[in-house]
Formats: sequence, C-alpha cells, structure tokens
Amino acid sequence: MESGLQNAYQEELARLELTIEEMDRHLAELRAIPPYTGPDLTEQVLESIRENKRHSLAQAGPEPYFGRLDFQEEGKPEPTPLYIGKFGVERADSPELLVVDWRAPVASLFYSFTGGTDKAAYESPDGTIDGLVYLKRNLVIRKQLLQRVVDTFDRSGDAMAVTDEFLLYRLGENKDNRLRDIVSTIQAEQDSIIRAGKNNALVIQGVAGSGKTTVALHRLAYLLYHYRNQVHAEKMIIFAPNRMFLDYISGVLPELGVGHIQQTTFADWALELLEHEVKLTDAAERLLFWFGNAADSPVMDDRAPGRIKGSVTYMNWLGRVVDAYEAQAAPQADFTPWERARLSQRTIREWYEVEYKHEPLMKRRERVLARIKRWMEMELDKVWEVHLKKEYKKKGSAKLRDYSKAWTAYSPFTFYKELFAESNSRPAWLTEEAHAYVPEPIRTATAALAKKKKVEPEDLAPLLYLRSRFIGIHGDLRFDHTVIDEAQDFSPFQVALLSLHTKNGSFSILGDLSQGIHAYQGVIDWKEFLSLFPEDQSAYFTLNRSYRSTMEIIYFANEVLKAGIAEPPALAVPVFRSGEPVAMVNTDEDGLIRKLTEEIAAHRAKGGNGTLAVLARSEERCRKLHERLQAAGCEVHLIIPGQQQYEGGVSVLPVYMAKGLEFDTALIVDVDSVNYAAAPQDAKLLYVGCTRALHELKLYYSSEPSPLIGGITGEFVQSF
Ligand SMILES: Nc1ncnc2c1ncn2[C@@H]1O[C@H](COP(=O)(O)OP(=O)(O)OP(=O)(O)O)[C@@H](O)[C@H]1O
Repeated sequence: MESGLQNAYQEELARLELTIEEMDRHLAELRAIPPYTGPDLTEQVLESIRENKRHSLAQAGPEPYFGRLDFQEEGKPEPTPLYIGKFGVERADSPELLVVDWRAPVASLFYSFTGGTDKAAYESPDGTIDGLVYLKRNLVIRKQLLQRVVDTFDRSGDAMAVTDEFLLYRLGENKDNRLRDIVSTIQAEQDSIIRAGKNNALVIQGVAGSGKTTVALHRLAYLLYHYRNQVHAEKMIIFAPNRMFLDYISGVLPELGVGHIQQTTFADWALELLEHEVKLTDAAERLLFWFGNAADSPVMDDRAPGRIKGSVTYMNWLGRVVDAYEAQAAPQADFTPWERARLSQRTIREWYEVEYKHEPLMKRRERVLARIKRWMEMELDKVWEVHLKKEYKKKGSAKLRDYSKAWTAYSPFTFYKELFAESNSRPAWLTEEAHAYVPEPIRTATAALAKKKKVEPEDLAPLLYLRSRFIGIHGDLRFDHTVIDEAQDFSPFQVALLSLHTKNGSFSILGDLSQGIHAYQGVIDWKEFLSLFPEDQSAYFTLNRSYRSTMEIIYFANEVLKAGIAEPPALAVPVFRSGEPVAMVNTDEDGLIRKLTEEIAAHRAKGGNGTLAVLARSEERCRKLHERLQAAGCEVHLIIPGQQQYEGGVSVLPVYMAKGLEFDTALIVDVDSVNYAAAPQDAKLLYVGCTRALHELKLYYSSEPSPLIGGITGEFVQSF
C-alpha cells in the first residue's frame, strides 16, 4: 500500500472506531430510557423521536457510512469532513451530525460534484451554499470493519476529475438474486433525477442498465425524507411489469430504510379496483401470439387494438360517450307514484344536474332515487285515509322500482360492454357515429370476450376510466407519488388514467424505447406522455450510460439495434469496464444442450451466488430446454409468466420475462434468421436479451445466424 493510502486508511480506521464508540454509547443511553407508553402528548412525541433515533442507530451500526466529502463553505476558515451514510446519526451530547444522511441537501455535493478546482454549490433550505471541495473519498465498511478506502477526488493530487475507480470496483462485483441500493456510487446524472422536486411528472428515457429502476427507488426514499410531512410511504405506489420483477426489486427499499410502499402491476391493481368483475385473457396465449417467432410476428403499429384502445383519442371518445349518457341517464318523464302526486321531471333533473353534479354518476343515481323516495314518503304523510295510504304506498313502491329499472345501474364493465353491442341493439345514448368509432374487427372481438366476462389488458384503463366516472376516486386511491417502471409498455391512456389517481402530477415514469417489445400496446414517443402534463410541471431526462454490462456487451447490443432499426431511439454508452468478448456459437440442438450444460457446470464450479440465464423466445421453447437440461442432470429453474418469485441461481426463461432483470451470464439460444429477423421488433427483443448480461454473453444459432448478429465483427466478438 502506498504511504498516502496507508495514512488515509489509518486515519479512517481511527475515525471509524470513534464513530462506532459514539454510536454504541448513544444507543445504550437511548435503550436505557424505558419506552414511554403514557398519555402525555409531549412525552409521546419525545418517545417517538427517541425511537426513531434507536432505529437509525441500530440500522446504521454495521455500515455507518460509505463516503467522506471535505467541503469548505465560503467564509469558513477550513474544510469540514462530512461522513455520509444511509442514515443520519447525531452525536449523543449535541445535535451535531456524526453521519450525514445521503438525502440531506449537503450530501448532494457528494454526488453532483464531478471534479475541477472551481467552486461547488448545493441548495440548502436557506439558499445556495458555495464552497470548495477538497476530498471525495469512498469507504467500504462491512460489519463495522473498514475494508476499502478509495479517493476519487483529491484537490492536492494531480487528477482534477472525479475518477470512476470506485464505481468500477462496485460494478465488477457479482450480483445475487436481488437488485441492490447504490447510495455509495449514485452518479451526478442519476442524482439530479432522484432529487427532482415532488410536483413534477418526470419522464426518463434511460438505456438498458442505466439504473432507471434503481434511481426510481432511491427517488422514493428521497421524497419521503425531503417532504416528510407531505408524502407518506403507504400513499406511494410502484407499477412494475410483473410480480417476479417486484420480488427482484423488493430488497432495495428496506435497505434504504423505507417500508410500506405499495408495489403492484397495473393489471393486478386494475382488476382489484374492478372488484374482479372481469378476467384477463390467457397471458400465455397472448404472449405466444406476439412473441411466437419472427416469421409469424403480427403487425405492431397504430392499427393494433392495444394502440387504439391505449390512445388519448380513445379516452376522449369514451369521455364523450359518458357525457352523452350522462345527459340522458335519468328517465325523461315525471314521476307519478299515484293519482294526483307528481314530481316533475324538471325537479328531478335539477337534483341530478345541479345539486348532485359533483358526485360520480352512480352515486348521483342513488342520491336522486333516495330523494324521490323521501319525497314520496312526505307525500304519503299528507294522506289521512288509512286504506288509501296503504294502497298508495304499494303503488308508489312499485312505481319507484320501475323508475329505477328504467335508470340502469351500470358497473364499469356492464357499461363498457354496451359500447360493443351490435349496431341494431346499441343503447339510445350511443349514437351511430360514436358506435362506429371502434373498428369492426375490434368491436366484435371485444364483444365476444365480454360475453365471457373477459377483457384484454388494453381494456383495463378504459374500464378504470369508467369507474372514475361512475363510482369516483376516493381519497385512499389517490397517491402522493406514482412510479411507472418499464413505462415503454404503458399506453398514454394508462398514464392519463393514473394521473387521475395521483396528486399534483407527482410521477416518476421510467422506460427505454429501445426495449419497447410490447409496441402493440405501449408508447412510441415519450411526447405521448409528456403532452398529458402541463409543460411547466413535467420534465424529461435521459440516461445514456449503462452501468450493468461490460463494454463488449454494450457494443454488441448496440450493433443488434442498429441492424434492425434504421434510427435506434437511443444507444447505450458503456462505462469503461472490459470483460470477455461476446461469443457467437454455431451448433446443432444436441450440441446446444451439451454446451449449455458445460456452461452451467462451469458457472457452478465458480461457487458463490452468481446468476446465469438461458434465454429463449417463447415459453414453449423454454419448457423444452428445461426438460432437456434436467434430463442431462442440470438442475435449473424454469421461469414462465405468472411466476411470483425470483430465486436467482440458474434459470431458463423467455426473453420477455427477463426484462428488468440481470444475470452475471446470459446465454441466448436460437439466434437464427427464422427466429430473429432484421426487423425493429426482433431487434428490440434481442437487445433486451443481450443487455441482461453483466459480465458474459453468449449467443447460439444452428443454421444461419440472425441478420441482427450476422454482420457483427471486431474485437468485441468471437465466433465459434
Ligand atoms: N450509480 C450506480 N452505481 C452502481 N451500480 C449502478 C449504478 N447505477 C446502476 N447501477 C447498477 O446497474 C444495474 C442496472 O440497474 P437497473 O436495473 O436499475 O437499470 P435499468 O435502467 O432499470 O435497466 P433495464 O432497463 O435494463 O431494466 C444494476 O445492477 C444497478 O445496481
């Protein structure tokens, strides 16, 4: 170890000892105070503060901090070392900070500072604070042991830029089966997203592996810290592509000390809100239809049902249909329960159109009917003859029943179903023109499914829109912040619908158009989302650096995109981390099984809890491979749609299920011309597959390689 480094290590060792001592003492003192359980409000508040401190100290204990920044504030005589950790820790005897929380304003310097001798600044609650950064140091502490000290910037040294040395060390590590927090190495471009203001809809285009999911989770932790009195974890929600993915990311928030955030898929959330009145069509069939193989790929453009039903135009059409229904929903007649008792249509309309206008449609119906009933009871009170009263009561009840029947009580689904009726049986409020808006094949297909109480995923946003108009959105369904991950698979209608459920347009919408493999329903241009929000309350960010994969893999994946898409939406820029060349292997089926078995054995021989994935196009193919690998004595997990948990280790799965996940090694099979054509859809699918690999990527083909890889040459690839 060089003497400078050795000194630094000794210095940090001493500081760590002091910190741990101080923290232990503080924690012991706090634990010695018996918890207060009495009725005094002030004592309760003090107890809750003490409890928070006990919790932070206990959580921070094993790894109290990960970074040090020496900052000299303008006007101060010398730099102060700030130690930055996941949890802020105060000294026992003063409110002075022993460790600064990574989310605190001053800690932003640790992330935003990229080097140079110029002044640096951060925004504090009292305004901008200027000063000079002298040192940026990364520290690895595990179980209270100092393992590593890396200076990524030293004002007294030669290099004036912050180096990537520590980042590369972290990226080179093998991953287990969970996504991890990145607090120690958040990059400046990621930090500006994490710390963006609350009342903004952020749309983030980030290449594969640029940290979108990770950044979104850190942003939630930041918002909870910064706006602690305005946002609540249980009123935040994350939408992710599937349950298994949610399981995969489930470790990050607890690592950041955040709990209770709702995490779901759009479909699960929607079906729940619709009280399971409908079921979704079979996912396996749907996926086979779209991902079967290149030769059978259906057209995925604006004519696809998902694109039509997911558009804002469709939402506007639905809005107009509901408006038309609203205008004539109440029966167009006076209410006459018996002779000489008459409630005029004008009065009923007044109640419906003016007094209860702010209520959702079915609530209005209930209210008007209840009011008619009350009016009828008052009219009955005026009748003195007992037998007449009895007769009128009976007649009146029957009339009210007929009246309510004539005013259909719709659920979102029963109303939606009406929109797809045959032309000759369409309801009166649906004009011929409005009825003809939906193209005939889509109308008949939707009607046929609706008969079986089934819908396609693209029907869920329309159904929820109807729910918002018919039943309304109660307070507990309005979120303080909404995260949409893999947002390229969301439609504008879905996002517009979610904005009805989200306060102040507070969104983090993250995705990658190059991974838009569900283009038959998703977004094609981010402007489709941005246009849903006022310009001054939305912001667009791009993340182009990929942190996941080696340079070789990123280079290769970019070539795949370029071979299939004339103008790829965004190409990833790798961090300077080199690994093995990408391998393209020509082999027949038996050879493939043999080679996969060897790869898996070699992977296992390395020990540890690294991950390896065999990726194929369809579920059917994965099942076969799984069977053959098992028969060859290779224990592997089969991951198919519907899977709830991600086990890690070695898995076989369809590429579309691997989206969002990552593996130390990815082995992609059947990369032949029949399976992956030189078309945008196939290029995106293969790109998703390639960018799952952190360290090693191999592609296998049997006869002719896919044109997406056939032309790739150079030092980054090797053919076998
Ligand atoms: N600043 C960083 N420091 C260390 N690791 C990082 C950083 N940013 C991202 N990573 C790592 O890069 C990998 C990719 O991150 P993540 O899955 O969040 O990316 P993504 O953009 O959501 O990817 P994809 O679009 O492919 O799903 C993860 O292993 C993550 O830990």
